[in-house]
Amino acid sequence: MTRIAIVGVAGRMGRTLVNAVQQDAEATLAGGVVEPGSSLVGADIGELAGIGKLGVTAADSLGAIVDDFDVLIDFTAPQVTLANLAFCAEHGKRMVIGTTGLDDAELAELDGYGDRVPMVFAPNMSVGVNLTLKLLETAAKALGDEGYDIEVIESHHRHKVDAPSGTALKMGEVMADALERPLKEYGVFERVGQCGPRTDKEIGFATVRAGDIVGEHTVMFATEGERIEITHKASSRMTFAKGAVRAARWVAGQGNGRYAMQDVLGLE
Ligand SMILES: NC(=O)C1=CN([C@@H]2O[C@H](COP(=O)(O)OP(=O)(O)OC[C@H]3O[C@@H](n4cnc5c(N)ncnc54)[C@H](OP(=O)(O)O)[C@@H]3O)[C@@H](O)[C@H]2O)C=CC1
Ligand SMILES: O=C(O)C1=N[C@H](C(=O)O)C[C@H](O)C1
Repeated sequence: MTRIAIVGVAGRMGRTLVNAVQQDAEATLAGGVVEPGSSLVGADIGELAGIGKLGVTAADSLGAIVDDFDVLIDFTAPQVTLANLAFCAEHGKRMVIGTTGLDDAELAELDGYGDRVPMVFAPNMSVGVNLTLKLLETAAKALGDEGYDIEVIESHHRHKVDAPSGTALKMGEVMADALERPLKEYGVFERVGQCGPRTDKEIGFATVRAGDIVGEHTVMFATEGERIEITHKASSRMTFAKGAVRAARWVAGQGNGRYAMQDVLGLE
């Protein structure tokens, strides 16, 4: 039985994760943490998640539940996640990290914990997106140097704070690696005004933020006369949460290292 704690337990993903852990026969909900000072400290995390009392209350720090859990699932914000990694390194805990929007310095800091913490870090925990990444690698290799323009379009709910989505960036990276076109050089993240025509090798990104869209990603390979589109649409956050719980069970048996969902799913 994997003892799982969830940080950010009152958030959109936090509440969905409570549901997902409860539904998993090989995992147990060992604790939940909300922001220090939150009015929700002490609330039953089952009630927060809308599934009734579970007898587990929201703590205001990881220190308060340190002896209760083995794996921490964190879908919060970059600086919160890094602070939690430091805690897990110090206390011999494992982590599943779904937080997106880390900048280069924050990613380097996260990487630095790879030799001290067994962690799964992935911008999208759904099986479908991770399979899509393999499809994109294949499509980019076949089409990218044959005159097909590559564009990534992502849509999310109006509350999302980072752009492009972590998933869109990961899709871009996978194709950039397959084509040996570094994303820092070939990624185009903004087109406005007299920006000139498209260059052949750029990988373009476009972002939509609207309403309650859970998460949609389309990659377009377009040339004169035809267009291929590979699309993934998430219609429920449960797809991410179930993936995260699967990752937590998997990482419970791993040594130190930074792993991806591809490792968890055996897709590498
Ligand atoms: N990898 C994946 O599959 C997925 C990744 N994500 C990513 O997960 C992250 C969270 O998304 P979402 O759930 O929609 O966002 P929310 O804003 O709904 O949730 C984040 C939660 O973290 C809490 N929080 C902030 N600081 C702390 C702290 N110091 N200690 C404890 N809790 C804290 C917030 O509390 P408060 O509201 O009080 O500030 C909030 O409840 C984003 O980066 C998103 O992109 C989302 C879906 C899937
Ligand atoms: O913030 C979200 O909601 C999501 N974030 C992730 C991302 O940035 O890719 C994954 C998913 O699409 C939902």
